[in-house]
Formats: sequence, structure tokens, C-alpha cells
Amino acid sequence: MSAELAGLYGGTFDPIHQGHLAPVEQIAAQIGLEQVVLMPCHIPPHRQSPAVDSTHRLAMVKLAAAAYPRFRVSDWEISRQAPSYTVDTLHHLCQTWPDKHWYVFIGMDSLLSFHRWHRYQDILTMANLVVALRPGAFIEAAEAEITRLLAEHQVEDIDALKHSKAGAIYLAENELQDVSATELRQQLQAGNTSHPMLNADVSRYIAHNGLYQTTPQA
Ligand SMILES: Nc1ncnc2c1ncn2[C@@H]1O[C@H](COP(=O)(O)OP(=O)(O)OP(=O)(O)O)[C@@H](O)[C@H]1O
Ligand SMILES: O=C(O)c1ccc[n+]([C@@H]2O[C@H](COP(=O)([O-])O)[C@@H](O)[C@H]2O)c1
Repeated sequence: MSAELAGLYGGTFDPIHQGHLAPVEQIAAQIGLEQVVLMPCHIPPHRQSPAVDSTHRLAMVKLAAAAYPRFRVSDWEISRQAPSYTVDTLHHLCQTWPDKHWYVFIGMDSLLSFHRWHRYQDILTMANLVVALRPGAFIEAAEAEITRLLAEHQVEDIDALKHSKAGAIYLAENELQDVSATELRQQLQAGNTSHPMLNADVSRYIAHNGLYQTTPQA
């Protein structure tokens, strides 16, 4: 029997939007992943604290994920009082489900700083890395460490990716989604409670709880 293929997709998700979900759903379907675990982080390692607390961000991720049968939501990072290092989360998932092959999803902007992630080399011993295209983030801007990493680990197509249990990096060619949570926070703060890139239930949740009404963080 072939191993189950599963995705891990972490984010601050402050709030979750279509630019998070649409590319990963498209790529996960192409690879044939049975499920993708959405993991809202508690304490983001390399950025300011989120504008909205973990409980609200988790609730919004659950509402948005409900439209996608492939997506599951985990509160594992949120339930820990520690910085949300992906290497720790992945280690936990690999221990809990040793028979699954894991694919970690990130956007192109995250790849450009991946060499600064905590023990990033260890992530590649446990999982493949799948990178979604994102407007405004270009592989040509990669620093030498990322270029070297790609020279060693990049695979050109999904067949090669699926032959690897871990250690492959795949640059996907998903449809572009031009949106960021920063832009949405600014729109929400300006009083625009609905946005085409926000799930309608998430918009209602934001309005009902009066979220993002204070000055947005950059
Ligand atoms: N529009 C998008 N297209 C592709 N990937 C995206 C997009 N938006 C976010 N991502 C990816 O989703 C992951 C989580 O991102 P995050 O929650 O920080 O969203 P964000 O929109 O970048 O937020 P912020 O504007 O607050 O920085 C990251 O790997 C990021 O690269
Ligand atoms: O492990 C790390 O060092 C690390 C550094 C930066 C980001 N991450 C993870 O990448 C995901 C996206 O992060 P962010 O800051 O773009 O929302 C989120 O799950 C973070 O926990 C992880």
C-alpha cells in the first residue's frame, strides 16, 4: 500500500484569506495529497505579534477551511506556550503519524527567508518543501544560501517530487492571488468589512467580534 501524502501549511493567518487557501488547494490537488493540515501559529518566530489573538485566528481558519474537504485545522502550535518553529511542529507530526509523507507549503516570499528559519536543514530531512508563487516575490531575488539549497534540492516536476519522501523542493506554478493579510487589515480598519479575498463567514466573524478596528500593524 502506498503511503498517505499529507501537507502542513503554517501561517499567522491574521486573517486567513484566499491567497492562503487557493494556491495550496490547487497544488495539493495536483500532487494528490489526501489532506493538508492548516496550522495557525501562536508566537510567530520572525515577525511582530499578530493583531488578533490566537483564539480568533484559529476560529477564522476553521471557518475558511470548512469550504475545502482536503483541509484540516490543528491547534497544536496555539496550545503551546513556545515560539512556533516549523521544525518542532513537523517533528511532532512525523512522530504522531510515522507512515505519512509530509509536504510543507510556503509562499515564495517565505522561501526567500527560509535560510533564516530555525534548523531549516532539519525540515528537509523530514519533509518535502512546496513553494507557491506569490505576486511580488521573485526567485531571482534569492540570496546565495537559497540558490545553493535549490541547486541541491530542487525537483522539476510532480513525479520527481512524489518519488522523494523528504528533501525535495518543488517550485509550483499556481495561479497568482494578489492579496496579503496586511492589506486586508488596513481595509478592515478603514471600515470595509467584506472583501472578495475574504471568506463570507470569516467577514461575518470579524464584524461580529469587532476585530481589526484598531490601527493596523505593518
Ligand atoms: N497571496 C499569497 N499567495 C501565495 N502565498 C501566500 C499568499 N499570502 C500568504 N502566503 C503564504 O502563506 C503563508 C502564511 O502567510 P501569512 O499568514 O504571513 O500571510 P500574509 O498575507 O503574508 O500576512 P501579512 O501580510 O500579515 O504578512 C506564508 O508562507 C506566505 O508566503
Ligand atoms: O521555524 C521557523 O524558524 C519559522 C520562521 C518563519 C516562519 N515560520 C513559519 O512559517 C509560517 C508562515 O509564517 P509568517 O510569519 O509568514 O506568517 C508560520 O507557520 C511560521 O511559524 C517558521
